[in-house]
Amino acid sequence: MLGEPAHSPGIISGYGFGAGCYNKTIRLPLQGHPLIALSQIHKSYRVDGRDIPALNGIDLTVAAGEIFGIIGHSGAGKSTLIRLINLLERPSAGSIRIDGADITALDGAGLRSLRQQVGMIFQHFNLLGSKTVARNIAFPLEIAGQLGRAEIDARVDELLELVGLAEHKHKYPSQLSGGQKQRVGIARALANRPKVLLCDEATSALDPQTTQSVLQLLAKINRELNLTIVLITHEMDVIRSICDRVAVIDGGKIVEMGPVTQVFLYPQHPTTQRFVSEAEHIDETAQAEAFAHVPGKVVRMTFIGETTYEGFLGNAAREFGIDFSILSGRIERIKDTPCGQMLLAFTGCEAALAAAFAQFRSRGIDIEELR
Ligand SMILES: Nc1ncnc2c1ncn2[C@@H]1O[C@H](COP(=O)(O)OP(=O)(O)OP(=O)(O)O)[C@@H](O)[C@H]1O
Repeated sequence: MLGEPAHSPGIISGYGFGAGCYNKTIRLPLQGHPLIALSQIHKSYRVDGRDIPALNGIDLTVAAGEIFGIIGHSGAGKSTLIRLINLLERPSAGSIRIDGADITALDGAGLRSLRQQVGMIFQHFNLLGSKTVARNIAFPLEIAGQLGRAEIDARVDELLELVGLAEHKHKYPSQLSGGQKQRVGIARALANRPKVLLCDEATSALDPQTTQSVLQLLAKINRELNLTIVLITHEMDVIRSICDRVAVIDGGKIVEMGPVTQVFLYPQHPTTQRFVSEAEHIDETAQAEAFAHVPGKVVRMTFIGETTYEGFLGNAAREFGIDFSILSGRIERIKDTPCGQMLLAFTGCEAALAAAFAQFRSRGIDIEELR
């Protein structure tokens, strides 16, 4: 795949967790053909006669139909990166292709056409306060000038239904909640039937419950319209809720990239590990201290998919005559995939433990022996 030179299409290799590293190679189906391809992108801003680098050699491919998340701390380069995809910023070097066509040199009519193909929503919604909800949504259609009044009105009604705002059609933005404003932003961004929706910290100004409802709307739009979505965020929860793949950006570089389940369960780079620890409220040092006195063999077990809900621990205890205690654990869904990670202390004779661990591994459960 373009932009991921270290890996073949859909293959992740060498993922590990913490200091102990698994040598895993997991094959995953690609969702669609490469729709967005950034190759060796550099971007500097000129400030007081000096070039300040913001992005340093970004290679990135987004497949058609996926929700791709970009996460990073403040100043990492997320906004710069996403704004390059619709040329709100232009790269200093490198190429950006959408559906195979290089967009970097576009201007005039080409640029207007690009902006119709690549819709965008913003953290602070950017609605026109003097226009009603319906007129805000109609605005990009009026600018495009391809539809008559009746067609525009019909399209606006369709979009209002899609985002669940039909009864608010004649209200002004000041009469709406934050979540409703963002729904207007989404409807407006979809008006011209774009191929891609860019989301620039789209839920950062919303409370957690509203954030979830807007994220679920984005997931529904992705599913029903097969719309490719690229979002930037500083919150791992946003990535976990709806993204298929994620790139972690730090200091203008991508430091880790892969399917969200992999990145969550086997974070490699220290920046990713910090994001995951914060999201999961894991403090590895505190855990190690707390469990220092616990007898037995301490292991970390990781499971993905339907194994998550199987009674493999009880079965193994009965079959091999071993015992276990759960020290900590989490079972969750990452997007639509059930998965979990647990710290356990096993007691029993060496041979029985080895046989039990072999059985776990044969069922696709990863086991890392920590002590
Ligand atoms: N218009 C600009 N002029 C000069 N420097 C800029 C400009 N925009 C961004 N930068 C600088 O580029 C770097 C990356 O900024 P960017 O806004 O892309 O990061 P970010 O990850 O989106 O951060 P945040 O989450 O705080 O918005 C930062 O050092 C920032 O100061």
